[in-house]
This record gives sequence, C-alpha cells and structure tokens, in this order.
Amino acid sequence: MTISAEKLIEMAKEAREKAYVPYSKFKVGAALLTQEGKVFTGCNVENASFGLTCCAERTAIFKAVSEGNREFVALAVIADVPTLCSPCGACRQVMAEFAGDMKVHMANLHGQYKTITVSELLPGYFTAEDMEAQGTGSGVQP
Ligand SMILES: O=c1ccn([C@H]2C[C@H](O)[C@@H](CO)O2)c(=O)[nH]1
Ligand SMILES: [Zn+2]
Repeated sequence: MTISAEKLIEMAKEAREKAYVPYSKFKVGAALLTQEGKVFTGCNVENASFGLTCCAERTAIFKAVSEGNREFVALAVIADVPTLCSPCGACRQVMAEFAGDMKVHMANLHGQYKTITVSELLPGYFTAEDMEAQGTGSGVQP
C-alpha cells in the first residue's frame, strides 16, 4: 500500500491545526511516511524560550524514531505561505540522518506543492562518515 503525495499533504494540513504557536502565530504541519506504510504527523511546538521551539518536521521524525521507525520514504510539510513551505536547516540535517534520498513535498494551503529530495535540500550534509574521516570514529551503534 502506498500513500499519494496529495494524501500525505492532507494529513500534514490536519496536523498543522495542532500547532502550538503563541509567539510566531505561524502554523506548520508535517506528515512522514515510513517504508512500512505508517504515517507519523507533527506540528511546530514553540516555547517562551524561543530557541527551544521544535519544528513540525522534527516533531514528526522524532515521533517516528521514538516508536522504532527509521526508514522513511516521504515527508510532506505545509504552511500558509504564498510560495511553498521550505524546511529550515536544522530539520534538513535531521532528515538527512535517516533518509538522504527521502522525498520532501513542500506545500502551501493553495493546493500547490513541489517535490524535492533531502540531498537536494542539503547537498554535502554532515554524516557519521565525516567523523570517521577525521579519525575520531563515529561511535555509531545502529
Ligand atoms: O519548515 C518550517 C519552518 C518553520 N517552522 C516553525 C518554527 C517556528 O515555530 C515557526 C516560525 O519560524 O515556524 C517549522 O515548523 N517548519
Ligand atoms: Zn525546522
């Protein structure tokens, strides 16, 4: 069973309604599709200490990983923007940790979206191999 980009975007749109955004008022929703066909959604969760905010994309990814899922095929992200919702640098690096070739559907509330891969969003992203190259060892325990 596979889920269309449109369906995933619809699920991200629903998750967006749960956004906790008293400071920016900027609601973002995300929906992450796993290899097994499960979907984990997320919204942005802000804090009075602004830097502690967690974006919608990372909320969805952390929910999935914390429930034992690490293989992802697509992530939809949506916000009320005239262009398309573009993930921040922190989220791009977190996506790259698990799925460099994952598709990202960047959407808006006008029914428009564009699909791009994580590698295209963050070319040359930092990996465990970069630590090996410095002789420090990654210490990775998959
Ligand atoms: O792709 C994005 C971009 C921004 N935000 C959130 C962080 C913050 O709560 C608000 C404004 O930056 O939007 C996301 O969740 N995802
Ligand atoms: Zn982000």
